[in-house]
Amino acid sequence: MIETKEKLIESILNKGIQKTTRTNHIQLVSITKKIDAIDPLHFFEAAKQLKEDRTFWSSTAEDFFMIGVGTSYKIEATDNRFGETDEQWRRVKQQAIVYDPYQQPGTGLVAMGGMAFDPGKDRTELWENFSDSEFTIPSYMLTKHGNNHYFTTNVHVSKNDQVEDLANTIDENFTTLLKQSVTMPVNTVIIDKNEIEPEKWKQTVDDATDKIKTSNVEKIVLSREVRVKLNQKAEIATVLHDLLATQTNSYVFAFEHGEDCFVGATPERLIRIENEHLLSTCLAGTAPRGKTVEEDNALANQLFNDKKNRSEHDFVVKMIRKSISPYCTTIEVPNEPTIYPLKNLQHLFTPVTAKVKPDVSLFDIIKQLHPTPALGGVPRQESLQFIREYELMDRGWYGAPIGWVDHNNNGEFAVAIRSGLIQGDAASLFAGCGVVKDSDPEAEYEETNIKFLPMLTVLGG
Ligand SMILES: C=C(O[C@H]1C=CC=C(C(=O)O)[C@@H]1O)C(=O)O
Repeated sequence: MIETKEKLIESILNKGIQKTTRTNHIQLVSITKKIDAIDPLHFFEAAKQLKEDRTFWSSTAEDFFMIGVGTSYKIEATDNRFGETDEQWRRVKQQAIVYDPYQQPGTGLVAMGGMAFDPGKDRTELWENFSDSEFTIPSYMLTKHGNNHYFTTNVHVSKNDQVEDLANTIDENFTTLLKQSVTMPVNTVIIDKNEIEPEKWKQTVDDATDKIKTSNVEKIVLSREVRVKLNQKAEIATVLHDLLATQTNSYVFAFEHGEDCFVGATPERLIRIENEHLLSTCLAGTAPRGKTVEEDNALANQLFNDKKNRSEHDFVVKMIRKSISPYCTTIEVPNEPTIYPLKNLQHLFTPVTAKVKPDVSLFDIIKQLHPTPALGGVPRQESLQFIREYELMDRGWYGAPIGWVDHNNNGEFAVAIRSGLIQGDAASLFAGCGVVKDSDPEAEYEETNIKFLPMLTVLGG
């Protein structure tokens, strides 16, 4: 007998209901099916109709997209957030009924989320909708791997549920989400831009260089905020569209939490694990792009040979190698960095590859990696303490790990930079830079100005 897709979904839901009757616990059921091609941004925009939080993740270089809608389960953690998140995730995986015949990275049961840069820093009102660590198993999810598209439904069933009712709701929402006729909303214009205490920030850079000259601290990353007012409420789908169009070689992301949305296009990969192969990348050391090919090459050359940038970069390489070594068997790191070009900037770049030991979780490694010296400093604790005391803002989720993990232990996390928190018709944008002993506050200030550009441009600056 050939089982139709509908009958298959109903029989899996039925299995869930039977299990919940036996165990007396609500049961999470995850069902993945392959679907026709759909534009991920249209899916994201259509999801507005369900009036639930949306999550967007894209690795532009790989034509990989993941869009989550709603929440079927939330993993929140405060103390020991990496360990606690890992433990809860293991439990969810163990108990869930997962039907995923495709077993591709990012299909089936997936948790998407992020965390605050430093839970030790006093929280301000700006980030009140974002907790210290929050991972969501969405109710509906689109995964796109090149030309292959998958739709996952995660549903909680209890013993009194009727299979037909559940299947009908899933079917109705599927139709809503896959409606292709959605029109993209219009762009915003920035009508006011307020840099938060730039002179005081430059003074902080001076304080950091003093600290570096008079202590064992070698590097401190300092960031600052720009607050913008828009002519109308920002439409996240449009912001994402423009980031995707302009920021190649980046992860384009959005995490909606109620009325707020944390959005950005970061080039900084923290870690990827795919079938036990690990890839981490060191990205630190920055120069602008040139206006001509000659100027661009000259700037790249200068960056490659610049002692200050090379030492900023080497701190990150050394620390990543050290952090992953207890969890990996074969670690490979090239001797020299290469240049990683972005639209407005170029960075020094070193990939680190390794094989992960069995049963190591992504969260174990992220705990060791975060914050890398690209966002914290060297040594870690001392630089974090300086940031806590001197930095003029609450970083919230800026500079912290964001990403996803699936039921097969695949996953990918980036460092949330080149980003902003959009709040209706206003937004706070964030950018930072590595301060070492001979840093010049004016030059660092200019560097952060360039790092604000991707977000300023898409918001209509
Ligand atoms: C802290 C940021 O960038 C980091 C990542 C790459 C290069 C950096 C640098 O050269 O200073 C920073 O360490 C930011 O963009 O907000």
